[in-house]
Amino acid sequence: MNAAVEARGVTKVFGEGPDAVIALDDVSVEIRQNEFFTLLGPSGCGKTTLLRLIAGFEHPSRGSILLNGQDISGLPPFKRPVNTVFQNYALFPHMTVAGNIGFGLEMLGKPKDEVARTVDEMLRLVRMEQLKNRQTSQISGGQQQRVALARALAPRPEVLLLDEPLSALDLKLRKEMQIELKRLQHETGITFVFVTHDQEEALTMSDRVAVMSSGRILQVGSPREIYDHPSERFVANFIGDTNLMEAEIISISEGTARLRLPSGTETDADMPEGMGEARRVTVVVRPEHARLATGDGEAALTGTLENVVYFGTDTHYHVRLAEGDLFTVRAQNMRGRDEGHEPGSPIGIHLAERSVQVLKD
Ligand SMILES: Nc1ncnc2c1ncn2[C@@H]1O[C@H](COP(=O)(O)OP(=O)(O)OP(=O)(O)O)[C@@H](O)[C@H]1O
Repeated sequence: MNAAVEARGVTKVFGEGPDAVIALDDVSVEIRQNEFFTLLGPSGCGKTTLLRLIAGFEHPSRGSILLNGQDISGLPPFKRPVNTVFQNYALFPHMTVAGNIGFGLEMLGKPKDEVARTVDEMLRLVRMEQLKNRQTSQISGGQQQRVALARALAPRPEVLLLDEPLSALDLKLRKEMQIELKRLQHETGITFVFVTHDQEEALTMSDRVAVMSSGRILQVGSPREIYDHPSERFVANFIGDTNLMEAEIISISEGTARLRLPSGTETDADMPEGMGEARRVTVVVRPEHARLATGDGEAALTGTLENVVYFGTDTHYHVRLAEGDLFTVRAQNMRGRDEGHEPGSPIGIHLAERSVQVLKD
């Protein structure tokens, strides 16, 4: 099956000469049919530019954009089976909810009864039947968001582009809308391409995530792959908390590296492809993949407990390793269990099997 959307070697340069900005730098990615795909990265990394290229509001300086295997680089936005939900919703304030949802369909010259039917269907889909005749200036931010979604879905695009659509909502509403968006994507079967700089949003909603930095895609994978197996330092740091250490490779066999950690402990880790003959590497360990050691024999790392931070659901232990680095261990809090570790005391850290991840850079 063809990819729903494909970028092939796409570069986008804004401006010329010394003022030129390389917004996208040789980006290639395939977004599958019926997928909730997220472009995640910090401000200015090129997420919106990639979205605008798919929509047709911008054109690539090099490379091409394909939809269902067809090169659409020459098609204007309104000829593409793609619709966009913008951050600011861009609703018509003096029109009713129904009027807003049906507007695009009327512009396309659809018959009145078809428009009315689709509007009702969309109102049901976003659960806004009760507010059909209300002006959009008289509904809440969350409700406006639903109307914007209904309007974008009404022409049944093959691909829906969403540019930080939840950023204007407060935290509680944002969480509700995250679940709602996932449901809408599932029920409509439309491919969603979602842009955010919020890593939690990306992890909770997406089938797959592309992590972007400085106009490049660094890694594409399921939320679990990206979180558990970050391939580069930037990805490891951008998503979740992480512990970084230098390690030495003793041997490599069938994709598994035998590593020596700074403490002298040896452990196995998956070796990323294309690493060549590296001998010294940087490794990461997620704080929840480690725990405080209960006996001498199981400590992979040793150090001194610097401080203990209680977060309600879990507790973070900051340990100064014998080699000088700070290492964080996260433990889930259990009812009735108080670890009772005092800052200043010597402590060992146990690492779960395969919890050490080798980075490419
Ligand atoms: N029309 C333009 N003219 C010149 N530079 C632009 C233009 N549009 C974007 N850029 C630049 O291209 C780079 C990527 O911008 P883009 O808006 O794609 O980033 P982003 O990841 O979406 O950021 P944000 O999360 O802040 O929206 C930035 O350096 C930006 O300043």
